[in-house]
Amino acid sequence: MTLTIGLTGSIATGKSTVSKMLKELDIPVIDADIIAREVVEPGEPAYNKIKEAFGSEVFQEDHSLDRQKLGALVFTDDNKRKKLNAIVHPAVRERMLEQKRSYLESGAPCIVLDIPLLFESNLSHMADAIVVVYADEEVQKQRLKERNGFTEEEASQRIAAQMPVKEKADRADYVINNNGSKADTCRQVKRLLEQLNIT
Ligand SMILES: CC(C)(COP(=O)(O)OP(=O)(O)OC[C@H]1O[C@@H](n2cnc3c(N)ncnc32)[C@H](O)[C@@H]1O)[C@@H](O)C(=O)NCCC(=O)NCCS
Ligand SMILES: Nc1ncnc2c1ncn2[C@@H]1O[C@H](COP(=O)(O)OP(=O)(O)OP(=O)(O)O)[C@@H](O)[C@H]1O
Repeated sequence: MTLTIGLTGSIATGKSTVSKMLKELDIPVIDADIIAREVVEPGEPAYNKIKEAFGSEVFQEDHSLDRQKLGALVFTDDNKRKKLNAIVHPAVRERMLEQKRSYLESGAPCIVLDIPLLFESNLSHMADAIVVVYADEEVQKQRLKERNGFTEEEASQRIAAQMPVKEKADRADYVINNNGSKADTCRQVKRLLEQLNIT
């Protein structure tokens, strides 16, 4: 039996940091953010749909998606974000399931699905156990500002586009508290794998 773990959290609470630790421990991770980048590459169906919906101004000269411009549009307008989600999410879900199937065939004892919007998109059913990477909102905002060079307002808008991380932690089967050092988080990850009998 393969255990499917849903890994989530809110923006910049540390999902990628935890998923990197899991990969280093040889746990297969399917990353929705990476797939969301793949499905909007030139030639993909979602690429053309974004052009139809948002116009050529959200593309760069080399024809790739201008993520900064599109981000500025969708994180300041709920309707535009919903429109983008409706284009990108089905393609992401389909590719995640394909990858999951191929890991299942290989007999992996555990698969991690790293999905930022797992609760918002009602995808809890995709996982046997849900792990939320938590950080206090002030820590989250500070890390987001530092990582992306966002202003206070930009950081607040991106955080507001998701369910508050506290609510996600309340719904989780397991919580990893990432307020402290990465070393402390790594210890929690290893402890969790022991608890789940995956080491
Ligand atoms: C708007 C886009 C172009 C901005 O790109 P950018 O490179 O700045 O951000 P990136 O993709 O690395 O996302 C960073 C984080 O933002 C958050 N986020 C991204 N999209 C969304 C969304 N639609 N709603 C809420 N939060 C989101 C997630 O926590 C994600 O981890 C991009 O995020 C996008 O295409 N979003 C729609 C697809 C999506 O929902 N992806 C998230 C998981 S499937
Ligand atoms: N324990 C920590 N101590 C210090 N910095 C950290 C810690 N955990 C993560 N960070 C930093 O905070 C930022 C956000 O972390 P990370 O990219 O892992 O978040 P995320 O949840 O994957 O974000 P996103 O939703 O945007 O994909 C990164 O710059 C990361 O290096």
